[in-house]
Amino acid sequence: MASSAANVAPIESNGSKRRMCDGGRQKSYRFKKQKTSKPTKDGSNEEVLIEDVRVLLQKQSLEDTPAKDYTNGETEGSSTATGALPEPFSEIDLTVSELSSTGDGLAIAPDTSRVYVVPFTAPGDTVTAKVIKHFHDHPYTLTDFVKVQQPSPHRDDTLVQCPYFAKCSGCQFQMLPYSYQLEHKKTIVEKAYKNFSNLPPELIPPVEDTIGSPLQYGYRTKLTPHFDGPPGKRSDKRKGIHQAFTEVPPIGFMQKGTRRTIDIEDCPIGTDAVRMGMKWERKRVAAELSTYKRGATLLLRESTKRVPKPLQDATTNSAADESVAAKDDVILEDRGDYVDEKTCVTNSNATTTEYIDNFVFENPAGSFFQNNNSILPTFTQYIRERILPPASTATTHPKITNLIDAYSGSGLFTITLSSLFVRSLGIDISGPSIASATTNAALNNLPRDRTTFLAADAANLFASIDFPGAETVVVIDPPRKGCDESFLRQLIRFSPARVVYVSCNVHTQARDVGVLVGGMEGVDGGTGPGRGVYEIESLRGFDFFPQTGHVEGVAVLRKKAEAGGE
Ligand SMILES: C[S@@+](CC[C@H](N)C(=O)[O-])C[C@H]1O[C@@H](n2cnc3c(N)ncnc32)[C@H](O)[C@@H]1O
Repeated sequence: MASSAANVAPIESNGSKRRMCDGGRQKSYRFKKQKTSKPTKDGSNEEVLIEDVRVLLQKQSLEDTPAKDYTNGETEGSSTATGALPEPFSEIDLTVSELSSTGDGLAIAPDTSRVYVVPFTAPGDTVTAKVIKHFHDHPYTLTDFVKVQQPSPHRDDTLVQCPYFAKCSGCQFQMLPYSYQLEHKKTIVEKAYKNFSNLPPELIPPVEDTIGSPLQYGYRTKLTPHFDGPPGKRSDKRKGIHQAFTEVPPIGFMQKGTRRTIDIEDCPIGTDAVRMGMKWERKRVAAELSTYKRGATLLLRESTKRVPKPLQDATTNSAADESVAAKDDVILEDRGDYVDEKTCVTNSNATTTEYIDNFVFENPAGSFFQNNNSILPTFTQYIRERILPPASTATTHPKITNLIDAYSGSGLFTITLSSLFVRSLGIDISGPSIASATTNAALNNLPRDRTTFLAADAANLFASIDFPGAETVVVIDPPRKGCDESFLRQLIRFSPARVVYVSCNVHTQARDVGVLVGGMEGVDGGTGPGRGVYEIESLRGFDFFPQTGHVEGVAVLRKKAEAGGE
């Protein structure tokens, strides 16, 4: 629940040197013209931020003077940029008007058309921020958060659980009630489809409410703290000459807005096992410091051993409790009929084990696996419920019996969906992940003759398919950059009955879904609203990353009836 302005103490970001100036408008600062940056169409943070800045200024111009146009980058903000702007490292007071899709507050400085990006703030906050960098090509300025002057009704600083919050770059939202975080993440999905899909609004269905994570802290099964190398000249380091460490360096995560690592002894979004591992690894690095010449990244990955309880009465002094009696390197979780023993693995080649309901997954510790285990039962159940057509349409069309799991990793979808399909084919570019997928298929008793995995680029998938698209559903779960054109082109030609697109970057997901729904030049009659053969059945976010600005998107697409679909 948000607290009232009265009972929230202003918080100040650590280490900021305060130097007030009057709204940043009294000094004129001229800066060198920056190189024109290349147009980016990659769903990067920068691109997403630029889009949010453009839309915010456009909204403001409609409210103020409808004649202004901020859509082409050459804005009043840009011309103002060459005039009176606050000097870098000066401080400026701002009122935040909205949260960007990158998790930062956006504020328009009074009487200007320039947007200030202020991390760790909420809409309605009046804050002091330190100017870091003005951009010339786009009318926005990056700042550091310094202090809350007047808190937003949405802010509740009593919720903050980490002493490094507002300094560490890991979390953005600890001061926001969880329901507010979920609402905001729904708007991220909405804005992504509005601004990145290139589709008209009538082809985008209402985005459903974001599904929350059962654990909002203590959920991350993998963390990778790091430390920098000893000081020394860059030229020496390039020649391989490294000084020895004279003291234990900060071990932790990046300070927001810098390339500096800050010392963090504990991270409350990690699971108990990962937090335990973080303590030991810090001690180990300190003890073995003389063996390090450079900085390093430490791997902390949870692994689970599931131990059945004996059949005897668990309330008596049972042998089960002794068999898993607490050791100082194991976290025990009682799961009714069995106990989960959680340990922290630090060797990237070691095997880790994870359970989702009763499915078991093994993985090399250094390879990809979704790192919020608490939400995976709900998430995989949701995909199971949506992957096939609703019962009312299923009887009138060819039965879907085949699953293609593109970007399969170690087989999360193939394995959790296997009971719905006769044949499944998973493909991933990572050899170790495909080796794990094959092992996992066996561990979960998937019939060998019905499950195939390929270690290859996803775009090579279509050459090896010998079943019809009309009887197939394709799950796509690519990395943040999304799918490449060759993959999408072949997917449209293969023409599966349904596509379920899962992504940790809803902007590249919206871009790719826009191609499947809007059509692709030379494949299905060219582009144009609704020229593609797919339509969006549903869109929804899942909060895999509480306290942060990230959201996982699930888009379900079906082939249009006139293209032979449901
Ligand atoms: C977000 S992960 C998804 C993995 C899996 N679906 C899961 O949920 O565990 C993306 C996967 O794409 C794989 N990948 C990246 N580029 C690829 C490509 N060009 N072709 C096939 N797989 C690729 C990575 O190895 C990684 O396993």
